[in-house]
Amino acid sequence: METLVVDHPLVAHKLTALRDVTTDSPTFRRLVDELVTLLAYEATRQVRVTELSVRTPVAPATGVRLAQPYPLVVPILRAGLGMLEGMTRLLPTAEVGFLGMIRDESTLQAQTYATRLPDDLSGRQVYVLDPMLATGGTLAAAIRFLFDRGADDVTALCLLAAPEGIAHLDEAFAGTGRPIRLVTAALDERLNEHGYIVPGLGDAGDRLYGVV
Ligand SMILES: O=P(O)(O)OC[C@H]1O[C@H](OP(=O)(O)OP(=O)(O)O)[C@H](O)[C@@H]1O
Ligand SMILES: O=c1cc[nH]c(=O)[nH]1
Ligand SMILES: [Mg+2]
Repeated sequence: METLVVDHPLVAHKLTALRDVTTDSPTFRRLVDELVTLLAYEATRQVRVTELSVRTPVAPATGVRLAQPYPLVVPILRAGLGMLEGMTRLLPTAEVGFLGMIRDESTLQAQTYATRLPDDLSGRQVYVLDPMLATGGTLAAAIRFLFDRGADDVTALCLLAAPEGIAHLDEAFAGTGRPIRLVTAALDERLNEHGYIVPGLGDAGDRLYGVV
């Protein structure tokens, strides 16, 4: 899987504040919103465009615009929702689908509790949003939903990724002939015995939505 770790001082600065246990939820939400916009700039380098001609106040000009069908953005509830505004600020015409998934903390298996996706995703570029790539179970299941609907160009945007999660996605989709890309703000050390990313930032959904 093509993986891009965005190496930028602004990303590093915001990520450090995000990790800090003393950062409150309103600040945490703002930082997630700012970080996803920085990641989205890199993640959309391959977004499809088409040529068109316009007239400037001075002369005719040729240019490009986003190709249709417009991309689909899929936040994975809950934590992925914190990334949605920042992504659609850069892609205002994107369609938005939703997946609600929760990891059973005893088995670390992802369960799906909400699905609102177009039935046919053939030919669509899809951007999946989830701040955390830990075991990879959630993202692997989400990407499988998308592939099953015909998506053939999937980019996952995360804030933190664990090596175990990257390895899981690699083996889950190797040889499928449908490449997936990962864009993340940092590659962390490992998972602890509870499946949490170390050093990580805790439970992203809880930190976003003030769950104490
Ligand atoms: O890579 P994995 O091991 O699957 O773990 C990553 C998932 O865990 C967290 O979600 P959680 O299940 O805590 O639900 P939430 O987003 O509602 O907090 C996080 O938001 C990811 O979705
Ligand atoms: O560290 C982790 C691992 C899974 N999910 C989270 O929200 N945080
Ligand atoms: Mg989640």
